[in-house]
Parts: sequence; structure tokens; C-alpha cells
Amino acid sequence: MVSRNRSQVKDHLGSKVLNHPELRNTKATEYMSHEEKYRYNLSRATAMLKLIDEEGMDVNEISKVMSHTVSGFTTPDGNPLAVHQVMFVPTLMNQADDDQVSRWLGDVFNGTIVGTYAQTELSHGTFVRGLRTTATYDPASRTFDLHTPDVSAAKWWPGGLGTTANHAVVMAQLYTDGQPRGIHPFMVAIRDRETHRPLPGITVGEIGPKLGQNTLNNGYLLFDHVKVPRENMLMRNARVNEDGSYTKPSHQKASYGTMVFTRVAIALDTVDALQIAATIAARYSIVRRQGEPRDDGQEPQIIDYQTQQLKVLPHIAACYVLRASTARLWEHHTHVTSEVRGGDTALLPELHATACCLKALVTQDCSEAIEALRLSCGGHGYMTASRLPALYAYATAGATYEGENTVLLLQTARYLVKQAGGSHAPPAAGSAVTYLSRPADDTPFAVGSPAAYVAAVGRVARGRVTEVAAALQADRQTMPEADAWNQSLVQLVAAALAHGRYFVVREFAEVVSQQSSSRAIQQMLQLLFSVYLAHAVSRAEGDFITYGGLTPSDIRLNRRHLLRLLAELRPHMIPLTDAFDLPDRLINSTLGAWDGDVYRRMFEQASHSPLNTDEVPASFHQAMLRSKL
Ligand SMILES: CCCCCCCC/C=C\CCCCCCCCCCC/C=C/C(=O)SCCNC(=O)CCNC(=O)[C@H](O)C(C)(C)COP(=O)(O)OP(=O)(O)OC[C@H]1O[C@@H](n2cnc3c(N)ncnc32)[C@H](O)[C@@H]1OP(=O)(O)O
Ligand SMILES: Cc1cc2nc3c(=O)[nH]c(=O)nc-3n(C[C@H](O)[C@H](O)[C@H](O)COP(=O)(O)OP(=O)(O)OC[C@H]3O[C@@H](n4cnc5c(N)ncnc54)[C@H](O)[C@@H]3O)c2cc1C
Repeated sequence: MVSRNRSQVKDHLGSKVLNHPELRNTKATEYMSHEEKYRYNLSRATAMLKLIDEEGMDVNEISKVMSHTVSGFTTPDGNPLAVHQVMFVPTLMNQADDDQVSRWLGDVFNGTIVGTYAQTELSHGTFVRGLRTTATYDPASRTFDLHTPDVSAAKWWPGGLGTTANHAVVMAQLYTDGQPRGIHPFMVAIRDRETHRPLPGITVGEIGPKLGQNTLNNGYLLFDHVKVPRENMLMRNARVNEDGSYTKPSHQKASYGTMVFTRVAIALDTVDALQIAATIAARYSIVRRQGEPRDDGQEPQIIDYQTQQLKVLPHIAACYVLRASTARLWEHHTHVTSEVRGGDTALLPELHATACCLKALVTQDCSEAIEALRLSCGGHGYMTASRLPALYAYATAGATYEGENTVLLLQTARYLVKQAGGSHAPPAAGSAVTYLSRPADDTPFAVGSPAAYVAAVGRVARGRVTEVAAALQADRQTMPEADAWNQSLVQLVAAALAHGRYFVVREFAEVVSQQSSSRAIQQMLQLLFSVYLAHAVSRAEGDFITYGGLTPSDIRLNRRHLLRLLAELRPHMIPLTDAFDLPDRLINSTLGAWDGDVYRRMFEQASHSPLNTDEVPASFHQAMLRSKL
């Protein structure tokens, strides 16, 4: 299938998804029961999967239709097939050997096998090495015995596991030849393909309501000595032979590959949620007027308040900067994955470090930004029909799943301090960490020069990393490693975030410099970049004084500069959000429609409340009168 570029994919989506016979008619789900919501979202997720299959979409196209922009329309309460599509299928494709791929993928693509990725347990999510589900190989029967030793080792959280999946890739501790071999993936049938009943030895169900994404269908799963054929361990990396002998993988963390992929996908996708929220807040901030009338007799548009500009506009700039840098990470992931498949794992450590830190930075920034945008819409932003609460619930989930953000930043920090201390293999050409082994960039700071800002962001990253590396090194002389590490945790996290920020701004600087289609576009990208940089400095002034070479006077100048830039950006706010090319039906917000007809839409949505069906609801007689209020 020929790959389409982004806007062609959008046109394609416009016709294929928004007008699809099973998808075009949407229902408000707020008043549905948990079960009704699940059924509604599942049937739409299934239609979507069929469409992907019929169209023969490639991975880039699938990433667009699975993206939050589209899946918020197809499955507004969470896609029960998301983990099937984003984790289960990629795990089979990348971790199953060729025989296994040909054995399973046909049934996966014809919909007979629906899967999930079952790793997290009740008592262990972060510390994967601590998982306690066991897979013990018996050479006599050539089977693995999958077992949950007690309830704390129950799988808990996998998406789609609740009531949707009939298979799971189960991450379990492998024992063979009497030796523990670490965490490995197993393909396990959990429900009968015909009846959908749990198979013998399996206990499975749904975990219950959450902050959002309630039809992701997260589940629990326990094994009571379930026998799984030897051929069901995914064997592209490690192998267990018939006699129980074990062959190691080419990289010790090869079985963590799906997590790296999903972190990259989440980073890319959370920006979609921010784009929707920014569009809603921008449109509402134009429509909403409140305050003392001005000379023209009209109350001011709220966007003309300086404070509102600060609440909204930097996040529009962030949409552009984060979109570009995460798209480049996606491309880089594709490149490294193909190298790894060819047996060269040299680029994997840095990809892991970068994916961890970008997933953390983007989900943290986007969830904070979406909350700020929600607040910028005042009371109406608190209504479900604004869509902003659901967007926040989506973005903040990303801060926890696929590696809790603090923990991921510590993985990046581990890589950075090793690089700074020279104890890691030197970085490859084009690596994002070469700046650590070079003298600091001493470009003088100058308000108005993006290059000077980028250099300062680099000095902050370099300063943070080298300082914490030195502190850690000193503590290691006087205390055990774990204590020394714990002593520096807060600074390590800050160093990883600073590195992430530097990565993001360098990537965007390159995008701006390579952009050649028009001078006007170049200027607009420069303006957006300037806003992003000035805002980044204003959020971390202490760091820029301590490590970035800025003086208190630079900080004051930057504050004024940021506000001037916001005023400059303000007239472009609507074109910049219109450029995200989000049709009203995808935005699905009372506050964020293109025509700005906010108040009519608010009444229209209120009319759906079941409490408004009767003039006097039955509850008045049943609850209030009886209790003689
Ligand atoms: C045709 C089909 C195509 C489909 C395409 C779909 C495309 C869709 C794309 C976009 C659409 C948008 C989708 C949006 C997604 C929305 C829905 C998704 C739903 C999300 C569902 C969530 C799922 C989950 O949460 S699954 C569970 C995830 N769990 C975790 O992440 C646990 C976190 N913990 C860990 O990962 C590990 O415990 C650890 C890394 C923190 C530590 O591991 P450990 O083994 O203890 O290692 P450690 O001792 O710390 O380190 C030793 C060395 O290993 C290095 N290392 C660690 N990990 C890796 C790695 N992954 N790769 C490489 N190297 C690694 C580490 O750096 C150390 O190195 P050193 O040299 O010794 O220092
Ligand atoms: C919506 C949703 C969907 C999910 N889907 C799936 C799925 O499909 N499949 C699946 O297997 N899992 C899934 N998960 C589980 C998810 O991957 C884990 O919840 C996540 O990895 C965090 O692990 P935890 O819950 O153990 O957090 P914990 O590690 O218990 O975190 C609690 C606190 O402890 C801190 N902490 C823990 N360890 C350290 C450390 N070493 N250093 C410093 N601080 C530390 C954390 O920073 C955090 O503040 C999902 C979770 C959610 C919320």
C-alpha cells in the first residue's frame, strides 16, 4: 500500500471515517450505563478495525486513525481494541518468530484472535523485573505452566482484557532447566474463540470505573497452572528449545520493545489531545465576552486579557513544537527498529532513553496545558460537553501508563549520567547526547534570538546533568549505590526533563530551518518558536539563572518579551488552530465549534439530560416527599 502524506490521510479520513455507514451517526454517551457505553464503543471500534483492514492501511495510516483525533470520534469513552491494535499486534509482529507470525497473524487480521498485552500485576507495574506470574517449562510435556502464585500477582490493568480479548501476550518470569531466566512474552488463549467463556484455569474480568477512558475495558487475569505449548513463547529474541535449553536474546531488554514503541506512540498521540483542547479554548476565548464595556460599547473578548493570552497562546505554540519533535521521534523509532531487526542493537539504549523522556515530557506538558486550557474556559470548561475533562483524563492517563513518568525520567537520567561520566559506549554520530561531552555552547543570551535561547536551554540541560552526575559520583564513595541514587532522585528527574526540553527545541529549530515553502510560514514558525522558548524560560527562571547563563535582568526582559510575543500571536490564534484541520464532529465540544454558536449548543446538550424529560421527575415523589424535606 502506498503511504499517503498527512493531509491526504486527513482527506481520506474525512470521507472514510466521518461518512462511514457504521460510524457517521454518533450518540451522546454521557447518560448511558457502563455496559451500554462499552457496547457502543466496542461496536464502533470493531467497525474501525474492519475499515483499517479493508483499506489495507500501513502503519503510518493506522497511527492516524488510531490517533486521539479520530478515536475520540469513533470511541469517545476509550477504545476497547486500542491495546489489541497498539500493543498486541505490534508485539506479535516484532517478537514472534516467522513461524509464529504465520501461525497467528491470519487469525488476528480476520478478527478471530483479539488480544491484549498483560504485563502489570496488582503489586507490580513499574518494577517489571519484580513481576511474579511464572512460566515454568516442562520438557516432558513440552509445555509451560503459567501460574499466579497469589492474588497480588494477578494481572491488573491490561486494556481490552476485561471482556473483549480472547488472547493475551502475557509477560511472565520464565523458569527453565531449573533456572530463572527473567521476563518473557507468551501467547496465551484466555477465552474460547466460539463461546468467549474463560478457558479452564483462567479467572478473568473487568476492573471497574476510572477517572476516564472507561471503555478501554481494563481487566484482571489469574492463572491456575495453565498449560501453554512450548511454541507459544514468543521466540524472535530468546528461545527455549524442546529439551529446555535456553538461548539468550541479542539484547537483554529485547522483550521490552513493545513498551518503547508504545511510549513513542503515546508521545505522538497526546499532542493530538492538546491540539483539540487548544482549538476549543481558542475559539471559546474569542466568542466569550465579559467585563466592563470598552469604547465600542462591547464587553471585551476574554482573549484580550493579558492573563488569558498567557493561559491559551503558549499551548498553541507547544502544539506545533511538540508535534514536530514527536513526529521526528516516530521516524527515528522506525529506523532503529529496522536496525534492531537486522541484529544491530547499538542505537537501542539511546532510543530507549529518548522515548522515556519524551513520553514523560509530552504527557506532563500536555496534561498541565489541557488543565490550564480547561480553566481558561471558566465554568463552562467544567462541563463534560466542553470535552475538556475527557481530554484531560486522556492526557493524564498517559503520565502513568506505559511507565510512570518519574520512573521513565529516571531511566533517561541513568543513561545521561553514564554518558556524562564516560561510562557508557560513546554516542553514535547524530546522537542527542553529544553536547554532554563538548564544551558548553557560550552563545550570549539575547532576548529575541531563538538561537540564543536554544543555547541557553542546552546549558541548562548540560548543567543539570553534569551537576547531578558529580553529586551521584561523590555520594557513591560514601554510601551504597541504592542510597546514593535515592539521594539524587529529584535532581535526576529535573536533569532528564531538561534534556528532554533541549531535545524538543533542537528538533524544532531544525524543522524551522529546513522549512522552505514560504517566507510567511517561516516567519510564523519563528514566532511560534519564540513564544515556546520565552515561555519555557519563564517556567524555569531559576534554572536559567543557575545553569543557563541568564542574569536577573535577562529574566525581567524575557517576561516582557513573552507578553509582547503573545500580543503579536493573538491575531493569528484562530488561523493557527484552524490549521489543525479538525472538523467540528471530531472536536465534539459545545465550546469549540467553528461557528462559535456556544450558548445555543449548551442549551441543546442540556436538553438531553434525562432529568429534564418530565417537568417533575419521579425522584421528587420518591425521595424528597418521602423524606419530608
Ligand atoms: C500493523 C499494526 C500496527 C499498529 C500500529 C499502531 C500505531 C498506533 C500509533 C499511534 C496511535 C496512537 C496510540 C495512542 C495510544 C493510546 C492507547 C494505549 C493504551 C495504553 C495501554 C497501556 C499499556 C501499559 O501500560 S503496558 C505496561 C507498561 N509498563 C511499563 O512501562 C513498566 C515500566 N517499567 C519498565 O519499563 C522497567 O521496569 C524499567 C525500564 C523501568 C526498568 O527495567 P529493568 O529491567 O529493571 O532494567 P534496569 O535495571 O533499570 O536497566 C538495565 C539496563 O536496561 C536498559 N533498558 C531498560 N529498558 C530498556 C528498553 N526498553 N530498551 C533498551 N534498554 C533498556 C537500561 O537503560 C539499563 O541500561 P544500562 O546500560 O545497564 O544502564
Ligand atoms: C488507563 C491505564 C491503562 C493501562 N493499560 C495497561 C495495559 O494494557 N497493560 C498493562 O500491562 N498495564 C497497563 N496499565 C498499567 C500501567 O502500565 C502501570 O500502572 C504503570 O506502569 C505504573 O505502574 P504502577 O501502577 O505500578 O505505579 P507505581 O510504580 O506503584 O507508582 C506509584 C508511585 O511510586 C513511584 N515509584 C515507583 N517506583 C519508583 C522508583 N523506582 N523510583 C522512584 N519512584 C518510584 C512512582 O513515581 C509513583 O509516584 C495501565 C494503566 C492505566 C492507568
